[in-house]
Amino acid sequence: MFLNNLRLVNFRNYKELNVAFSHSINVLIGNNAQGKTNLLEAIYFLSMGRSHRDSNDRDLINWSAKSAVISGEIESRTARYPLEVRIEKGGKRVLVNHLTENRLSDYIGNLNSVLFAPEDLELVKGSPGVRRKFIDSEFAQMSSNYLFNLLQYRNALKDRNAYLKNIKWVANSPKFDETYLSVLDDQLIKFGSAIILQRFSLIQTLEAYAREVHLAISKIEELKLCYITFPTVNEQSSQEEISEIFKKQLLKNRNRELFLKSTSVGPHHDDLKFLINGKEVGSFASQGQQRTTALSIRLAEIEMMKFETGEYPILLLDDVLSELDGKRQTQLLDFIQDKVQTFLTTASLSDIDKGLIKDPKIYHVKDGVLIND
Ligand SMILES: Nc1ncnc2c1ncn2[C@@H]1O[C@H](COP(=O)(O)OP(=O)(O)OP(=O)(O)O)[C@@H](O)[C@H]1O
Repeated sequence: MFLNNLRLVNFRNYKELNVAFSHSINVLIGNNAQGKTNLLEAIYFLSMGRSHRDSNDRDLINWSAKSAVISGEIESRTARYPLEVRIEKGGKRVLVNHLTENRLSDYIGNLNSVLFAPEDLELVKGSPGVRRKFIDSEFAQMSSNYLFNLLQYRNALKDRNAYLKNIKWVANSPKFDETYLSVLDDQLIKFGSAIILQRFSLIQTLEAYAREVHLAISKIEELKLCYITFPTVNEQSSQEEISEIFKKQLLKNRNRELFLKSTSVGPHHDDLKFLINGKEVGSFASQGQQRTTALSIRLAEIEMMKFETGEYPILLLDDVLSELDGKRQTQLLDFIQDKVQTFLTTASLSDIDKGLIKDPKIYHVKDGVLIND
């Protein structure tokens, strides 16, 4: 899948931009605060209908304007067509082939993309919540059944926690309806065990790809992903076995949950650990190794998407090279070259050995203007 060109009107610090892209590697060079990340953000927005930053849509409109437009031509194996997003202060519209899509979910998928940004280090160093969010958003994109189970589980958890919160204590003992609580438990167990089973399988696939990529970039490191579940089960467990263990642990924790008024067991407490040569990455790895790990996970995603959809997504790499040594930079560029259309930002050209990139398109970014090298 390729993005042939991009047009921006009043997007962030771009008043008006028209640019054609290479199908291989597009390098965006510029000093700080010139608009490199803004450009990747615009491409990501065209792909996903939202920003990858924690931004409100109206923040994306140029400060002196009332609306913004992002448009571009997509080229897939079978078709070429325009995509467009119009952002106004009151909302946004997404268009495929000049026709408005009423639902964002119908729009997404026209331009698949994977973005790696400096914040991705949080995947390795951050709290378990960051990793659960990553797992859920990636797997929900790949499996509608995963998304269904996830939404049902969230509802079941919300209902159960609301009930636990409302239980009254009289003379030091909780007054509650055993039958009703066990109905709530059954819902939680049904969807929770389905999620755990799916996570085992999808994490195994992600690990296989990530391990291959990580070895290709580092040449010597073996990356492993370790899925940690609550309830404690292993990858050989069937859904029935997971359900049984889940139920037992809920019953064991019941008094504690009644006292704390919240659900203490379930995949909303799961975590994912990354190991390099057997050592935990978050605690023992260097900055460069941590960055390579996070990058390997993102690059594994592009392989998974290729497997799912038959085409590579486009790849957006925001300031990825500065933390990697020359060798890792070379292996990374070798890995993506001739495979996936890439948009790469960097503060200086000396970060990159230009000779490593076959036929690159280089743009200098200065105050919202792009100049072709
Ligand atoms: N809505 C907006 N309208 C106009 N300018 C904006 C808007 N939002 C952000 N900017 C400006 O865009 C500029 C460029 O931001 P961007 O994040 O793209 O920088 P960058 O080139 O990636 O820099 P760095 O190398 O520091 O990450 C910033 O100076 C910011 O103030």
